[in-house]
Amino acid sequence: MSRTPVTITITGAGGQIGYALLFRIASGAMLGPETSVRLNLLEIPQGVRAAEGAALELQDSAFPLLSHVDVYDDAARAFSGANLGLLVGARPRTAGVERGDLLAANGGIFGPQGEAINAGAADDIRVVVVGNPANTNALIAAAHAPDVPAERFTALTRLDHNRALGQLAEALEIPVGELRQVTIWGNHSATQFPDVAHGTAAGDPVPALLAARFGGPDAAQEWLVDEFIPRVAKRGAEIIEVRGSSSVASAAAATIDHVRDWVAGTPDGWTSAAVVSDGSYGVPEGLVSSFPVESVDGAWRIVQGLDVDDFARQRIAASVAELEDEREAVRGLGLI
Ligand SMILES: NC(=O)c1ccc[n+]([C@@H]2O[C@H](COP(=O)([O-])OP(=O)(O)OC[C@H]3O[C@@H](n4cnc5c(N)ncnc54)[C@H](O)[C@@H]3O)[C@@H](O)[C@H]2O)c1
Ligand SMILES: O=C(O)C[C@H](O)C(=O)O
Repeated sequence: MSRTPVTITITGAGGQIGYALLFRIASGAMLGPETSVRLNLLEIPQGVRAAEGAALELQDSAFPLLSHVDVYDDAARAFSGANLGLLVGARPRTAGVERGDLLAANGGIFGPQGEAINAGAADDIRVVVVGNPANTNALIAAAHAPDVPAERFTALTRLDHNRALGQLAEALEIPVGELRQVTIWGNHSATQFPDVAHGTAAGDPVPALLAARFGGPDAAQEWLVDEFIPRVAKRGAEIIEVRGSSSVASAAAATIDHVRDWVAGTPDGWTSAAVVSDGSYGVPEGLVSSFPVESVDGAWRIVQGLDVDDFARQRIAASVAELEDEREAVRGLGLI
């Protein structure tokens, strides 16, 4: 076991996703059974008691990998020495609200947290933003951390990726673990583009399997456009409607998947993550947009050289246009 614990700062740790995350992290599900962890829980004053309660329960769980738990209501102290930042703390949306509506309400959280990361986090800090609107919140945080390489700031689209896998596995009546090379492009919002064009299932091309399942390529495309893409893209709203509040356990599981693969690598091929664009696939440089990514030596790399047909190009462009609008909006609000 590594003797020096990895310091992980979790914001919004007293909230729903925080509660679902903490115990899995402390059990070793995120960084593996050899890595001990130190947890810094950041909350606003009203959330501190809930975070303290979670800390008591962590102690009561006697996780051998858990070295320390501290609760803070001050970002500078919470991010001091952090190797990983899981930026969850933000107001979730409720029924009828789009994620973009949260820009003004939540955007103000991420500038000060970016500054705290810039000032005091460890040199190897890696950040994943979960709080919505996640992509643009990551952009804000990165903009306030000029000394941290931009590629260390990411936003979560792994939940969308996992949702796409779940829907495909059901449609094809195959185990979800057989699926590879599915991509979420763009924003973690209803404009995202879940793309199966390069997907495989146990090595067979997904488009051919869908054509066989639905009675031809045209019928398969109809299913993709009318059922699959909107179901995945609007799954967050579906969960809110059915559960009465936004997704929690699946969001925590996706966060664990994102960080685990970022740190340990992606031996099974690519996954999806929102990373700072380097201009690949025509996505303007600097936007935090979801791409097909592999993790190599602890860094996300955008998978290059994929054929993107006209349909995909249009869908990606629509989601990227929304990200540009969000960037303009936060500029207008003085957040970047
Ligand atoms: N990216 C995704 O895939 C995804 C999935 C699900 C939920 N979310 C988002 O995650 C966020 C959290 O969801 P939740 O269900 O845990 O909400 P929640 O309301 O249960 O918890 C949020 C917590 O954040 C805390 N908080 C607010 N401002 C803070 C700040 N400045 N610093 C530290 N903590 C702060 C609150 O006190 C609260 O305890 C929401 O924005 C939600 O929309 C994202
Ligand atoms: O949809 C939401 O508001 C919550 C979250 O982003 C989700 O995708 O479940």
